[in-house]
Amino acid sequence: MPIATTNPATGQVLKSYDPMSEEQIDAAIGRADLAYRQLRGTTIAQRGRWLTAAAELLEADRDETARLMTTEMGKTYAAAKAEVTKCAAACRFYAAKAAEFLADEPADAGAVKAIRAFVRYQPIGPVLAVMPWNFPLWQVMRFAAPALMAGNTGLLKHASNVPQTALLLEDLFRRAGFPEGAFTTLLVGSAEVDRVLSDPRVRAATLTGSEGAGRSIAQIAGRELKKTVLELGGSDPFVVMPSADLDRAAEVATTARCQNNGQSCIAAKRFIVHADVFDAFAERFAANMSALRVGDPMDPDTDVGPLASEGGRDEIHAQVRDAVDKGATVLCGGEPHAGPGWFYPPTVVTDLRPEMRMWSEEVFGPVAGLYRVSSYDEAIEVANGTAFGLGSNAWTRDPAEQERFATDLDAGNVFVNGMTTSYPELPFGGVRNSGYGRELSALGMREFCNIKTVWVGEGAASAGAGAHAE
Ligand SMILES: O=CCCC(=O)O
Repeated sequence: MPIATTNPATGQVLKSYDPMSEEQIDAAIGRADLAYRQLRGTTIAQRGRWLTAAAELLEADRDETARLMTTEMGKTYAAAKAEVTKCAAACRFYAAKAAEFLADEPADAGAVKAIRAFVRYQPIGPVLAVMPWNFPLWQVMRFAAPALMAGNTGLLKHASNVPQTALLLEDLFRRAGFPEGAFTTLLVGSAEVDRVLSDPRVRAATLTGSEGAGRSIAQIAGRELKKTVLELGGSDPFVVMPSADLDRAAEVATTARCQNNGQSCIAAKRFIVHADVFDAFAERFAANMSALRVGDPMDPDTDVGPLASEGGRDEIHAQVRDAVDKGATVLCGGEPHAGPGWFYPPTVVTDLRPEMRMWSEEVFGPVAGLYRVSSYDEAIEVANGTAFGLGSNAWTRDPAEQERFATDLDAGNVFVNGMTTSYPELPFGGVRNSGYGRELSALGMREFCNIKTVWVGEGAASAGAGAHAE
């Protein structure tokens, strides 16, 4: 895939880049390593000032940055502006919370025959971040903000279709005051990931992307014995039970499915509805989906912009066609828009069966699968019936059912009566084929720390070798 900006609303290539040479990659890793040695010697307060400056720059340049993202991957301008604001908030969050998250944690010294025992969180070095195009700023920031605050440095291999956003990120951290090399964008193709992650100076990797990309990174990291955090795909269930507020559930279902033009790993994708309320929900949901305006992502009246690539648009249409050919029913949408740009209408498909691709695959666009179930147990069976386990939603006003969903949904996140969303304050990640490890919160920051146990005895005369040897 060429490293280039192609406007998904028009199909026009706007800017292309040559990939970096081997020498340039090597020099960038060298700078990241040098910057790590420098950064780990700085105080949390100093790094917090730099990250706060990054937040201020993001806020000052919000509209321009948002326009660039919309041009590169097609999200609506309104959504892009919200993404910039969310990134600034994450910077402020980690600038404020890092001292608490990285503070030494005392342990029970007596229980381990020490006079003092504690856990210390220390940085580990340059971390490779392989990131996707769907939230081109946010996905990077939720790694970079905690990593830089912890004293690590970042090497970004961004998706090839968002090179300008990738370069903007490097420039942002430099302008904010971080040392040269603290955050570097590598303009390289996927083939170079092996070389970068195999370099002994690179200590770990984080990836948000497809299951295939996750397997490939995990293989390299396994060979090199390096830590990874993987946030992969999802086919999030959205379960609606008879006691749910149907109007609200249908409204949130529409937003949850079509946010970011349907291209979010935590978008609700499979709508699993109890038979008692199926028809009432389906009618509301299809009406809401049909009412969304598809068009120019820069137009403030647009709800759904183009898919990010022609291949992405063709893939979701192939998934819909496969279902229809095998007997599914389309309640709305289902045909790509003619004309330039990669637009696809909000679509609802029902009468799905296990032999259809939509049953088990992630659908990365504004296409919803609607499933009828006749009991709580069947809802859980269908909800947990894919290999994924990222986000999940349950709609019920019954407190006992809310508790059961929280336990029974096999996912990294369960949102009851609301839309799955990532927050800096809450851990984010998946189980099963949706990956492992957590981003955000204190847990996300500590993923790339040396969680060091420190045990201090009284000294040779009183503690003795025997005590230590136990
Ligand atoms: O694509 C997945 C991430 C979505 C988010 O963090 O809001």
